[in-house]
Amino acid sequence: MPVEPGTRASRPSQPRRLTVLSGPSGVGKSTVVKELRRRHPEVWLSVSVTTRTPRPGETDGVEYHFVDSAEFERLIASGELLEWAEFAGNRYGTPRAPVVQRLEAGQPVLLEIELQGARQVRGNMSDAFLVFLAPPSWEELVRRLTGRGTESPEVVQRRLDTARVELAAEKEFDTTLVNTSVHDVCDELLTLVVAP
Ligand SMILES: Nc1ncnc2c1ncn2[C@@H]1O[C@H](COP(=O)(O)OP(=O)(O)OP(=O)(O)O)[C@@H](O)[C@H]1O
Ligand SMILES: Nc1nc2c(ncn2[C@@H]2O[C@H](COP(=O)(O)O)[C@@H](O)[C@H]2O)c(=O)[nH]1
Repeated sequence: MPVEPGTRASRPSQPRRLTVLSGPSGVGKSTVVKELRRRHPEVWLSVSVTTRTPRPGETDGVEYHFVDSAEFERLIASGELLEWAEFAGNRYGTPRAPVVQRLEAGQPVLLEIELQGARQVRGNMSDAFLVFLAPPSWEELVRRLTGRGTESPEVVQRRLDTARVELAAEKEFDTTLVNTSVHDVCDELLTLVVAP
């Protein structure tokens, strides 16, 4: 089960600020990140590439760079992705160059990615700080994912099956934040993202 925020680790002092936010589908990662960036636009959020079809209201280049499978294969082959993973039938990856540029410029960088990608970042970027966003309860996670209304019942079930695996991996992360209140979690996340 989730632990209270801030109980496991505080952020070490470091000049490069790469923070990874991960957690099960529907826990509220995008909602929290959107609020954080509304309040602190200086935090740079990586825009991932994906083979997923855009949801209503999503714009290419804003939520994601939407690409076909051939282009995703090309990005993998050319080493242009910092990490990538297959999730619930689609592929997702982080373009490497913009992340490196922002880190070199000293800007706080945030990645919102799933577990397999977080593990790759852990392996490749020793300075990265990994934050697990946990739901207040399993029932609330189901309610949020279902209530969002963006996936078919089959895809919701697939994402919930994966969520059980992701929840079991919580201890791999540097700290856990429980998303009971978007406002409160946003404050907690900010202290980690911009920590001196
Ligand atoms: N603290 C919260 N309390 C209640 N509802 C929330 C909270 N945080 C997020 N939600 C709602 O939960 C739903 C899922 O949130 P969101 O899309 O941000 O999740 P996510 O973790 O980014 O999901 P995915 O990994 O599938 O992209 C949304 O409808 C959102 O409004
Ligand atoms: N490993 C990566 N995971 C990513 C990336 N971008 C997003 N994601 C995660 O995928 C799932 C599903 O996202 P959705 O938009 O289809 O709901 C979610 O956990 C995202 O955080 C990425 O570049 N790499």
